[in-house]
Amino acid sequence: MASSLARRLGAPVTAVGSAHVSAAQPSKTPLVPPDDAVAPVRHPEAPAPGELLGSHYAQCFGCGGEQPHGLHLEARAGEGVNVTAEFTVRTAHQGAPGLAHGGVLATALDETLGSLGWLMHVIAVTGRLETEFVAPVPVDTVLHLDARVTGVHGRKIYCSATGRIGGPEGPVAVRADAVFIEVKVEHFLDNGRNEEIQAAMSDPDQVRRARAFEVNP
Ligand SMILES: CCCCCCCCCCCCCCCC(=O)SCCNC(=O)CCNC(=O)[C@H](O)C(C)(C)COP(=O)(O)OP(=O)(O)OC[C@H]1O[C@@H](n2cnc3c(N)ncnc32)[C@H](O)[C@@H]1OP(=O)(O)O
Repeated sequence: MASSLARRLGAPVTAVGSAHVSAAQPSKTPLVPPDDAVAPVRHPEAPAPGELLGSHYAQCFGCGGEQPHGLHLEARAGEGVNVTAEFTVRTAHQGAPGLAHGGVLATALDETLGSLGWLMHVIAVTGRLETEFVAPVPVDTVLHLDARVTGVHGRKIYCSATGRIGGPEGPVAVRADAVFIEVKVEHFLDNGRNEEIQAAMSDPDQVRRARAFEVNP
């Protein structure tokens, strides 16, 4: 049977869906895996340890190479279900004079955590993200990020990240715990704005990247 992405190729996207938008209750999902969570499994075709993961979408604010306003984060595969990344704080990222904005740091953590999906061949979006700002981060600092999956429970992927300054073994300046939720490619096709979806689907590189996630044996 044709893949869902293949079925959608060439078919105009007619509406922005709202399947996931509801009068949701505040999430009660804890940020630590439950006792019956399972260990994450590194996909046999996951990028090799040390390999650059690349951007999942060229216009992504976190990792997109064609996004002029973005963070241009580049993550590398770790040996397990973990990734590392570096993010340099620029003047455009300030909150207070000479210091990084906390929301920008949270985005860097979120993006690093988001790239863990490459290693499991799972598409997942952030459900909950809790950040802790341990120390101020000055402009020009290189933040050394490290993220790992701590457990999987159904579609819920529990993960944590740290951002260190002064080197990969330096003191922790920021950290985060998160729950990502596995979704299918339809999540984006049904909810994204038509203009960008059509452009993405016309880009063979983008389609190849999305297809890489559709087979998850
Ligand atoms: C051509 C195009 C190609 C594109 C190729 C892109 C490829 C790769 C993209 C990667 C991108 C990453 C980029 C960086 C990370 C973001 O920035 S992602 C963007 C920010 N996040 C979002 O926009 C998510 C918005 N929220 C939603 O869409 C929906 O609420 C969700 C998360 C999909 C969940 O909705 P749902 O599928 O209806 O979930 P539901 O069945 O109710 O719940 C399933 C389970 O998850 C739990 N859960 C649901 N919501 C939450 C929540 N918010 N918190 C905690 N737990 C939750 C439920 O309690 C339930 O648990 P169990 O009962 O099974 O124990």
